[in-house]
Amino acid sequence: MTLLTIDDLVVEHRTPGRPLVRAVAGASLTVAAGEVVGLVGESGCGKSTLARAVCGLHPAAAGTITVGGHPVSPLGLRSRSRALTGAQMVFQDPYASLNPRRRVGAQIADGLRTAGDRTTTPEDLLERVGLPRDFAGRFPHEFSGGQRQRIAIARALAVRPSLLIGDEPISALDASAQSHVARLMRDLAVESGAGLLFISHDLSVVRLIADRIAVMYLGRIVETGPTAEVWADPRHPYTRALLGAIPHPDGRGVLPAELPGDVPDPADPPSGCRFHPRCPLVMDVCRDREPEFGPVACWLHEPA
Ligand SMILES: Nc1ncnc2c1ncn2[C@@H]1O[C@H](COP(=O)(O)OP(=O)(O)OP(=O)(O)O)[C@@H](O)[C@H]1O
Repeated sequence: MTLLTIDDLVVEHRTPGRPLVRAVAGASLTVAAGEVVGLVGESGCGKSTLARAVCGLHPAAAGTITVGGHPVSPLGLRSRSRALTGAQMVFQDPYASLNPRRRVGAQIADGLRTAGDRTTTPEDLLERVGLPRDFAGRFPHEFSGGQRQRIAIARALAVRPSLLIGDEPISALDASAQSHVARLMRDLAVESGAGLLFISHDLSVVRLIADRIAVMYLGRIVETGPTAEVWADPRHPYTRALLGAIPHPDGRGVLPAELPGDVPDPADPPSGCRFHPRCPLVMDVCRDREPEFGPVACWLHEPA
């Protein structure tokens, strides 16, 4: 069963006096029940904006989002409140996302109330995320970053989301906590039948936990596929560059050359394929026409 369907999504940021930024520019993506999808791409390519739109925290300008069978967008107030329980986000900074003045048990209890769950206790959820039950009576400042992130995960689970989203949930943690928290999110998503959309710039962790990878570039998903396949045979030149940028233990860099330049300004994207100014394999067609097909949005891989 598909839990999240994003179809041709467009999300814009409007700042007075500034050009409009189309941070998500026609992205399509699905996450199935119990599936872990890793969303990767350079900083500024629109991953957080996409995640916020899925949670109903940012309106979509066009396209559709469906979470657990309910439309999040086009956005209505009722569908928005549903979206807030349908998809739950775990943010990068566990220090900022928990209220420092409330005991953690009370914060988890808020979620249980929202879900109308009278049988589960905050202590049960703490146990599920691998923490002692008596942590419920303590305040966030008493915990390490990894423990706080586990508390944030418990709070997200309290709402019984159909989809869990981690927006760089491990990047603020110590190296030792990173893979533990990532694996925990994966295990909980699989065990509860929820899907997990895991956003991270740490490709080695994504490789460890994701069933499928979605590669985002300048507002669009340019390649999707099973993790092992994409790793063994990355097709889009951008994916190759991303994977080539991390050291392979066996010394197998797919595209060792670093990409020239930065991600272009989404307020003024290049014509044709958005990646063409940085692509080592650019062809004439790439400058003129955007490859609007999947699973590899590249003219070198146009479906027959
Ligand atoms: N509130 C905002 N107002 C204006 N522009 C924004 C806003 N939030 C994000 N942007 C712009 O939208 C684009 C996509 O940003 P977004 O944070 O979604 O990307 P990202 O891939 O999640 O990057 P990062 O990994 O750095 O968080 C960027 O160009 C960013 O500057």
